[in-house]
Amino acid sequence: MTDSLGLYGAERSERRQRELLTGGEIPVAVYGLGKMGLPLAGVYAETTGNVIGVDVDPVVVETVSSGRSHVVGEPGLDELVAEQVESGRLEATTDGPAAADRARIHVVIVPTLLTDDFEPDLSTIGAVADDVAAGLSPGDLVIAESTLPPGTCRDVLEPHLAAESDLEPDEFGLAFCPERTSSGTALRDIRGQYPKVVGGVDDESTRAAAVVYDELSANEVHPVSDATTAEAVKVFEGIYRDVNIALANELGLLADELGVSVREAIETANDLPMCQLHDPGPGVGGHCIPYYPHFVLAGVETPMDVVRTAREVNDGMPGAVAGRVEDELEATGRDRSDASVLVLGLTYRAGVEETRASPALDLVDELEEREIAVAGVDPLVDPGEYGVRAVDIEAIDEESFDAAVLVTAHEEFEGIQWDALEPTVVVDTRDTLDLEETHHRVYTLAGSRTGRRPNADLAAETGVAVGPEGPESTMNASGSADVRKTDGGNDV
Ligand SMILES: NC(=O)C1=CN([C@@H]2O[C@H](COP(=O)(O)OP(=O)(O)OC[C@H]3O[C@@H](n4cnc5c(N)ncnc54)[C@H](O)[C@@H]3O)[C@@H](O)[C@H]2O)C=CC1
Ligand SMILES: CC(=O)N[C@@H]1[C@@H](OP(=O)(O)OP(=O)(O)OC[C@H]2O[C@@H](n3ccc(=O)[nH]c3=O)[C@H](O)[C@@H]2O)O[C@H](C(=O)O)[C@@H](O)[C@@H]1O
Repeated sequence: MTDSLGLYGAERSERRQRELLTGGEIPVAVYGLGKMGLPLAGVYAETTGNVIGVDVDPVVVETVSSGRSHVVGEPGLDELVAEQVESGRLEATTDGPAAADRARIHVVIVPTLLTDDFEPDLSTIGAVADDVAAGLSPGDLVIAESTLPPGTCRDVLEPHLAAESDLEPDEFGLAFCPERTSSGTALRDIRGQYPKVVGGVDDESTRAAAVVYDELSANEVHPVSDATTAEAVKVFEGIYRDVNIALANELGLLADELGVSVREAIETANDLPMCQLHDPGPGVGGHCIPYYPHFVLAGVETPMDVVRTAREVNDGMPGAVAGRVEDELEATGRDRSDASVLVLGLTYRAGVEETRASPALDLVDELEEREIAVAGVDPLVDPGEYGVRAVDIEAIDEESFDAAVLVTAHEEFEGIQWDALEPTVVVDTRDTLDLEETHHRVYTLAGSRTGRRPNADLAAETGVAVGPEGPESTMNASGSADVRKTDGGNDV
């Protein structure tokens, strides 16, 4: 038997449930106020008017309680947090159990990371489940938005909540409703950029969660058979991306040997709607895409060779980039042991203040293993916090480097005056630099979208593409083999 505020097993009409929800009668607790949790709490507040955000970080709680956002790079979030806190529709606390006691809907969006053995780390989810259980009442609805290994709601979360709350599993609802959003477009996405998937541990949980997200999202709600299916949807979306990035990376490494721009070939192949090749890059970072495959790899008996190999290809990209930096240094006569390299961008992707699994940090390790002195520049994080000598973006031209590697194309790098820098090797892993008219020697990983081969400067001068085994002849315009050798720019 639930009281009138519980959505799970509610005896009131669905219309009345919606009125209670959007009228601020049903308190909502959101656990985790990070890059995704704070925007989510903001949208819940603008929809229901009665949200308690919970975070273990007192600085986060203090910031949000003062009406400010600590999350950068999210258009509209500062204003949303300010107006929702000012109007009393959103508050924040570090006291999870107290929030659980007040709330009737509990939304969990805390990190789901990996252990050192690449096993899913559900310790944070367990800690939040303890908080929720401390205040769980009959008729409550628990919504997991944190990405989870398929089967977690059914096999871990539901039993955990029941055991810790002394409620029977059929006294509360539990649904998995994955967060389909990316940093930089969080509010747009949460408000309804994509259909909202909901999958409950039972039909009533699915129904109740569908009511909530039908009010929260302007897009359709997509109910699926159960929570495990919903968990699989989210993880499969991430695996699709990781495998396709690995395919793009593997093809991208062919560019040197083929003497073509693979990026041009990819862009052209993607003319076909059935072909969606991704972008080659220096590796896959963030705490999502490189992690989600392990949510399946770690827990299943079924061989997952494609998924596993894709992870290996992507994890190998920082080493491949370091190898090309080494080749370029050697080709310009620099001994790597007294070479200095500047890494541009340490976060995992442009504009996002997140370094978990960042390929740039793996590249730094690879270069240092090659006895190359490395410095780093990033507008969002302090390289010094990652053991990298920091160079200020304004001071790049105050020292000369033997090479610069563009790993993360922050927009702040668009202002670099490359002509003012001493001639150097520039390795562009994102094809975002246009340095053709400069005095630098440019290597573009996988070539450029405009058709420039990776070593375009060299190939243009000598008609010789540089493959992994060193310079190789290419057919010249008349079709005859042009076999001149070079020591990296000068005919021998
Ligand atoms: N970042 C993204 O682009 C997306 C992330 N997700 C998923 O959302 C979840 C959260 O990701 P982010 O917001 O990026 O993480 P985040 O690292 O930016 O924020 C996590 C927040 O949770 C807080 N926290 C940690 N333990 C806690 C606890 N026991 N109780 C309350 N708060 C706690 C932290 O202090 C932090 O403020 C993850 O499961 C991720 O897979 C889903 C879609 C997109
Ligand atoms: C399937 C999918 O597109 N998932 C998105 C992804 O967003 P995320 O912020 O992790 O960034 P991302 O654009 O996937 O990039 C991840 C990493 O992969 C690299 N990357 C990405 C695309 C590409 O073609 N080539 C490439 O090298 C990026 O540089 C980055 O290092 O993960 C999010 C998540 O689930 O956390 C998800 O909500 C987003 O929709």
